[in-house]
Amino acid sequence: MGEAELSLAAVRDALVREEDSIVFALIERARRPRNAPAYAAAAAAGGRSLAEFFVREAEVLHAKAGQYQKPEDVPFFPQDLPSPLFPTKDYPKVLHCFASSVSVNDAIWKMYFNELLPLFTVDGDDGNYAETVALDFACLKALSRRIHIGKYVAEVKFKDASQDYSPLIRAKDTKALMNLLTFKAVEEKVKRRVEKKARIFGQNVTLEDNADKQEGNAGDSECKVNPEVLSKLYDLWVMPLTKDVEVEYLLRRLD
Ligand SMILES: C=C(O[C@@H]1C=C(C(=O)O)C=C[C@H]1O)C(=O)O
Repeated sequence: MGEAELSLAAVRDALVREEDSIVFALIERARRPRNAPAYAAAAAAGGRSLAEFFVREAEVLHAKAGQYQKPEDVPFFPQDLPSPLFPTKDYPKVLHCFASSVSVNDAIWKMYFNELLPLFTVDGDDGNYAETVALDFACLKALSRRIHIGKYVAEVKFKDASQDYSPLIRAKDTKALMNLLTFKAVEEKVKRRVEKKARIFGQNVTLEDNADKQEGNAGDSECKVNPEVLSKLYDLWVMPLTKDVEVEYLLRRLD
């Protein structure tokens, strides 16, 4: 995200676009059952699970190809990641320089595997573990990107009202900062929109004319991911974690 794009409206548009990636990533993962063995400690990976092994190795590849240069692209395993092998674009630095180190990926990891997966995958084991963990990686990346865009949200809010934010930052008043950056009406709209996207993107599209089943009117049980799961995901985890990123960024904004 460049300087010219840095307005609250533009950053919110970016968040809206990320919703599509999250809904589609979950729809793709939901094609496979839970596949629990992919998450169990495996001797072949030194006691790590296949899922962790896959994400670590994939991040090494992505880093070599030039990923993780932007503050919103945060790796889950940043320790010892290699440098890019190819020239990378110089992104305009619109955030404070510590922005790259703000990460809530540990919380995203725990939430995804412990809370979210059981909500949108069916119990079962079809043995397609390699495919399954690749789909998990896509979900994790989309969630992490969305949540870490909170850094830009915080920067814009700070610039728009630094006189209100600065005293709270100096007092390290986390609670008051959280209240100041929270817009309940926006959050309600976000929840309703992601639920609607899951309903629209997750229906089966056919060519048969059926007056009772206009597109967009699929029953929730026919959707590939239950739309209520999306609204719950945003309510309980995505928006609170985005706000944690905002607060963490703001607390160091005056350093
Ligand atoms: C991201 C923002 O900050 C907060 C977090 C929101 C979210 O994660 O979607 C929505 C509204 C705000 O409470 C915003 O204001 O747009």
